[in-house]
Amino acid sequence: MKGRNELKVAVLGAGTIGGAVAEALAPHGPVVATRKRAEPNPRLEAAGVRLLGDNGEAAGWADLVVLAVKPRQVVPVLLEVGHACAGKPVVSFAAAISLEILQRSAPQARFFRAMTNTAARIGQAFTVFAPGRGMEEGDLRAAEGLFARLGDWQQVEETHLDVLTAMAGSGPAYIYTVLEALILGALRVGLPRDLALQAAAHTAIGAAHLLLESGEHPAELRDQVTTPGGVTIEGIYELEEGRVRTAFMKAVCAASAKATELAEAACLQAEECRVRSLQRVG
Ligand SMILES: NC(=O)C1=CN([C@@H]2O[C@H](COP(=O)(O)OP(=O)(O)OC[C@H]3O[C@@H](n4cnc5c(N)ncnc54)[C@H](OP(=O)(O)O)[C@@H]3O)[C@@H](O)[C@H]2O)C=CC1
Ligand SMILES: O=C(O)[C@@H]1CCC=N1
Repeated sequence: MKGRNELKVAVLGAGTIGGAVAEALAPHGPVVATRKRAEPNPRLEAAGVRLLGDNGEAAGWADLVVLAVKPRQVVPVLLEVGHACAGKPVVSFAAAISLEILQRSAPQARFFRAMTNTAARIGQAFTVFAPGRGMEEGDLRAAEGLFARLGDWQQVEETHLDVLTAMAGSGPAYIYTVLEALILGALRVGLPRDLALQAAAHTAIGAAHLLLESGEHPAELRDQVTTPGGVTIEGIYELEEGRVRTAFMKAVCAASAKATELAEAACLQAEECRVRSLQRVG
């Protein structure tokens, strides 16, 4: 494989995540992208991304293919473009679609299964990935170069990907729920809207940085804020009455269970697609 700067990248499915990936990569090398509806996209075009109407043409042109369609579209798209991905690394960002399904749908390609989040749009995502079978020299470097454009990244065992989808992939939605609630609380007491938003967002950023940089457990850091008989403990007491920690634990468990359910449905769908394509050939 060539170094990342010379790689031609095709993003199949330039929606929320595919569009973010295409925008992040375009300043550093040639990128084409596809969508279902062939409509102009001023934002992607301004970023230097060339839009193509045909997945096969895009994949055939590229050195590295990124798959960012919805999970249900992954198998049909791979059956459509498998031949054009032959001998190439393909990075799939689809939730719940296992390396086994990816590899069975396009056996000639070499797959990475990855999960990122919407902060990829500003290069602040946390991306996790697992490589599949038969990687060639340079594949890992090329994929890591791509993930680095999106933010921090880490290689993990594939068995962790469903729960990481529920935690790091879905995570921004939980954090926004918390931030929105903090803002609403401050509005209720009368803080101006903009000040409430700035205070909530910067407090979250600072708390996350301190957690990573101090190496201390969240419980220790929380204790440092909580003055005996002070202000914070009144807020914490209300949160505990609202069983907030249980609610968040249940959220991650429920989302993780849904990822497993989607994975099972994807196996059935892959088998149906395979049978239909064999019938067409026969
Ligand atoms: N949203 C998120 O926070 C995250 C999502 N993911 C995963 O990323 C994937 C995409 O999700 P998301 O970006 O939210 O979804 P979007 O609906 O925003 O994007 C999907 C894109 O795929 C395009 N598309 C549909 N069918 C085809 C096709 N046959 N060929 C080419 N393009 C096609 C759609 O085109 P059109 O715009 O014309 O409809 C759309 O642009 C999913 O698998 C999801 O699990 C991963 C991490 C986080
Ligand atoms: O909700 C979803 O299915 C996708 C996967 C992670 C974030 N969004």
